[in-house]
Amino acid sequence: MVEKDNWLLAGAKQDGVSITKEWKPATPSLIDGVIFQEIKPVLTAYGSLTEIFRTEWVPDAAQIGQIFASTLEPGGLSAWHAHAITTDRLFVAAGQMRVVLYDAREESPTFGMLNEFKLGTRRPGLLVVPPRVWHGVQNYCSTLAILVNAVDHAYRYDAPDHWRVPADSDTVPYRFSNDRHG
Ligand SMILES: Cc1cn([C@H]2C[C@H](O)[C@@H](COP(=O)(O)OP(=O)(O)O[C@H]3O[C@@H](C)C(=O)[C@@H](O)[C@H]3O)O2)c(=O)[nH]c1=O
Repeated sequence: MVEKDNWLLAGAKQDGVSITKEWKPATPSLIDGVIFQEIKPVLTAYGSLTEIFRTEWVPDAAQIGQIFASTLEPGGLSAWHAHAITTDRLFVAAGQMRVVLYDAREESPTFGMLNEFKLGTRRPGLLVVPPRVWHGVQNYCSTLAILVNAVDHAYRYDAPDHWRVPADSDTVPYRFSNDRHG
């Protein structure tokens, strides 16, 4: 018997491919220079152990100049940032964060591209953000979130390598929302 389509509601759209059989997001390509290293926690008799950073995960075994942690309260938003020479290596050690990247480098092959990631304890990973790629982070959950950043160049108190535009700047084609919808 041929199934009728009379159950479809007006405007219904069929889902596209969103995940591979290895449960990896079937997302478009990454912004040039961005690396996402998925990390699987090791379960122990007392809890778990999760590696955060290995030089073999990043190209040319780049250095670590400093490691710092930022906390974001539930709903907290820190956007948009960019660095001229500093590479951020972001790891969410507690809670969940949305991390959005925007490539405004006109010479980049991925100029204009946005990447959105959800990082945290539910799916640990290290996100490498190259210099000059704009980024913003949001704690989209209801518990405190902790972001660890293993940067290659330590923070310079006298001349921070840190540029900002407001989270609602029209120069970045993205708006963070607090909605939780499909
Ligand atoms: C990075 C850093 C900041 N600070 C000071 C500067 C400032 O007064 C205060 C807050 O620093 P920031 O404004 O840089 O913090 P924030 O705006 O949360 O930015 C940080 O968040 C993540 C998402 C990033 O992308 C990084 O660039 C990092 O700078 O802490 C230090 O004392 N040492 C440091 O190593």
